[in-house]
Amino acid sequence: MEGNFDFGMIGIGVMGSNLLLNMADHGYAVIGFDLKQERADKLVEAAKPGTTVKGTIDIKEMVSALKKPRKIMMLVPAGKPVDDVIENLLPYLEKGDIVIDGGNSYFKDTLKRISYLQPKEIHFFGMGVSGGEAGARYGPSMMPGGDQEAYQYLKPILEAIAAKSGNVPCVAYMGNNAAGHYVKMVHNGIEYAMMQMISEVYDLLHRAGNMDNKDLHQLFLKWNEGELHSFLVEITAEIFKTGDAETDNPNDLLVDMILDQAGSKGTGKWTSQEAMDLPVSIPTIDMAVAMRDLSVYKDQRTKAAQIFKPQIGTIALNESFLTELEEALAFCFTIAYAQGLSMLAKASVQWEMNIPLPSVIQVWKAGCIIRSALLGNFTDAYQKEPALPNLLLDADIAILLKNRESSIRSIIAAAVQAKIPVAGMSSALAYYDAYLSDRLPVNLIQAQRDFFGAHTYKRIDKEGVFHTEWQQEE
Ligand SMILES: NC(=O)C1=CN([C@@H]2O[C@H](COP(=O)(O)OP(=O)(O)OC[C@H]3O[C@@H](n4cnc5c(N)ncnc54)[C@H](OP(=O)(O)O)[C@@H]3O)[C@@H](O)[C@H]2O)C=CC1
Ligand SMILES: O=C(CO)[C@H](O)[C@H](O)COP(=O)(O)O
Repeated sequence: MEGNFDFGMIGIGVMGSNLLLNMADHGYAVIGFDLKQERADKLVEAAKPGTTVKGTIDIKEMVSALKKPRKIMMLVPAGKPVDDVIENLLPYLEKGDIVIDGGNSYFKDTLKRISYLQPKEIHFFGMGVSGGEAGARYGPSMMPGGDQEAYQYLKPILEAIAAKSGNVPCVAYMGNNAAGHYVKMVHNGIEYAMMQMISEVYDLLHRAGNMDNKDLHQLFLKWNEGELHSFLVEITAEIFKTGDAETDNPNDLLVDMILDQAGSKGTGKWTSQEAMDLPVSIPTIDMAVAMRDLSVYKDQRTKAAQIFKPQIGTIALNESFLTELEEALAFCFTIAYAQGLSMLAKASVQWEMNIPLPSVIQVWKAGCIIRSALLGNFTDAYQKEPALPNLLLDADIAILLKNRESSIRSIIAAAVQAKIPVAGMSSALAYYDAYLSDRLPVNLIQAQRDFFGAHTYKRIDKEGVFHTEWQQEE
């Protein structure tokens, strides 16, 4: 049976309902399914007059209402709910239908689901969606991956609802099989790194520089007008002026009342784990995950603070320090992007995903959490060399980084002296220094490995594999 609706959504919570309403605003007839009638009713109530939006708790009704090939997206929590939805849908699907998982699913689960559905001739797409609630409603960044031929059926609707950078939609085909979820995973890894380094800058300004929330708000507002222009800097400025509705004092800000233990749902950790498996070096993302993990040990940190009583140093916040800090953060953001993109370049080959890096840059330019003006600097680099293994190998990016190098060095030195932990930013500088070293000290590591374990080593002057009896018998 074929109906008149263009698109179906399973899971009409925060993301699903907003994405569907966005489609309806662009003239598509849409139908949403959820387990609860109240969600279905709420969806219809939220629709604009003149749009075609239906809600149902009957999955068969939803599938029957759709034009063929059917286009059905699910936005349900990652893991078992995705498999449950697939099983519930299967009896009603036909060859050629398209099912999209728009949640933050682990890409290896997506690979399994593609293999499961391929023999049934159902096209399964893993699609990263970024931009949160507002993005979903008014223009998200979307990262779909899967069967390239089937993508033609999704392209018009996804391009209509996507955020636009200039006039170009922030959605593009991200490659074969699980490429969409892989790109979104790495997006989130970069997100972790950027958030970590913004929090380090806050710590430096607040604890060592004694800057109050009002000035922090003004500073982040100003930075958002310059090269740090980005979603995360913009929302950080907002956070530093948001009051606390729970207390009577109008001067209390919510940020000061929030417990310093960071949550995480797993995408940052997956990025680090996958990077180690490839292997590719992304220490700033690793450090961001590690710092969230360390934050959870609040009781131990409190005890340690009582034992060590660290004396936080003072930093004079003059104009030149603040300019250096702005440049240092731009340097570190660039390194975080470079690490994530280098991972995509390697994974694209290793997993045979054919990820188009120039399209990744375009898709991240608007709508998503890691959008920033800095991404504009990367377009040329990937147009010149689409499979560029590392951004640091581009001559223009090298100039950008070199021009900010002295700033990051002074900031790290000041932070270390003041006892403010800047693990993310330090790792970005160390990665830069290591990547630029044509000789790393791992010749010594190789010697040690061979010394204690006969693991062998290679030489710089001739081919072959060597082992030495390091300890002569007396
Ligand atoms: N929120 C965000 O900013 C972002 C979220 N995401 C990802 O999008 C996905 C959805 O997130 P979000 O919209 O925030 O989550 P919500 O919890 O708001 O919505 C999830 C919806 O899925 C429904 N659901 C759960 N299990 C099933 C099932 N077996 N069959 C049908 N419906 C089901 C839930 O119904 P019920 O309430 O009845 O259980 C709910 O309506 C997640 O993977 C998330 O990681 C991605 C980008 C940003
Ligand atoms: O995908 C997202 C944004 O891009 C989600 O907001 C994600 O859940 C954030 O990750 P975490 O909860 O681990 O901080």
